[in-house]
Amino acid sequence: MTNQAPIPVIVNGAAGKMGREVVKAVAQAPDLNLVGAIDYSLEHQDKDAGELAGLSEPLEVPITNQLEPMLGYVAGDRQSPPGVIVDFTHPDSVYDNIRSAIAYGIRPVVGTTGLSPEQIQDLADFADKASTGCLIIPNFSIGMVLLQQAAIAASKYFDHVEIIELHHNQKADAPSGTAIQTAQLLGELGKTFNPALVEETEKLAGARGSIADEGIRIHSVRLPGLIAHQEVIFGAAGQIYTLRHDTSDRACYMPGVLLAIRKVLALKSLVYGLEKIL
Ligand SMILES: NC(=O)C1=CN([C@@H]2O[C@H](COP(=O)(O)OP(=O)(O)OC[C@H]3O[C@@H](n4cnc5c(N)ncnc54)[C@H](OP(=O)(O)O)[C@@H]3O)[C@@H](O)[C@H]2O)C=CC1
Ligand SMILES: O=C(O)C1=N[C@H](C(=O)O)C[C@H](O)C1
Repeated sequence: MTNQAPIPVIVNGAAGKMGREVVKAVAQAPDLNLVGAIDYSLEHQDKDAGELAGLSEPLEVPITNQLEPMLGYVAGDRQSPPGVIVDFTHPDSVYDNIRSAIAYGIRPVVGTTGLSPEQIQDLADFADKASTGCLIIPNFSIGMVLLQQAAIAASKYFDHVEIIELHHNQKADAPSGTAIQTAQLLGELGKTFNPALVEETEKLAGARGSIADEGIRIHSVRLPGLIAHQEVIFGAAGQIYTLRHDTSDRACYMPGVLLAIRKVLALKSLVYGLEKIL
């Protein structure tokens, strides 16, 4: 055991599906201290973040929509290690949230998806200039990292691959950040996938999914009853090789989130992807 003061953690999106899980996980980690819970949801303002997350005791941390004052408060505490903000909000707000946090010297751990490659590059430049660590992790589950590594291994032997991602129907962005990252990882191998064998006509627009830069098609399914699922399907003459990951509880993301909170303090720049910090 060390005598180090606990890491101050702000959760942004604390009233959301992921935010509530993060509040619980942080509250139960002895080396972390939940100091702020931000959420724009009008319904939950001033509620105790712990009670909202289902903890039996209140944490005395109220939900507030005051992001900048909270960042300023945590940045001003010189007795504690630098603060970390965990963001599970919305694709429309995450870029501004990250910039504000870095400007205050608070390290972002970002799960929110939907950032464009240009926005990620811009944030990387900003974090570099500020010498501030920032982690953007499209998927915090270890199972997805393993699926992606297996897909990279398989792609050496298969020239044809498509991705199907399936999520709950409250999801704002499509395709999922994970599917985009998976296509990017396969694309980094410099191989051309899916050489066209016939000229295709889509009788219904979108029937063949969207094509990521790497020539890999991504198909998005949205249904109640789903949480988060992904298949990477490789095809070759006479065989199909399917990799599939299923999420049955958002608790699966928490070991990755806690690891990222602990690792981001040692970084001086932006890092993208859980596999880089395992
Ligand atoms: N990286 C990963 O492993 C994972 C990533 N995700 C991603 O995390 C994000 C959140 O997912 P999820 O928890 O399911 O979504 P939810 O909609 O359940 O939660 C988001 C919460 O953030 C609030 N919110 C919206 N905008 C802001 C803002 N500008 N500032 C503060 N709070 C805001 C929402 O309020 P209101 O409801 O009023 O809009 C809501 O309470 C998504 O992008 C999702 O794709 C999800 C799971 C795993
Ligand atoms: O919205 C979700 O639920 C999820 N979003 C992330 C994504 O877009 O990849 C991660 C996971 O798939 C769950």
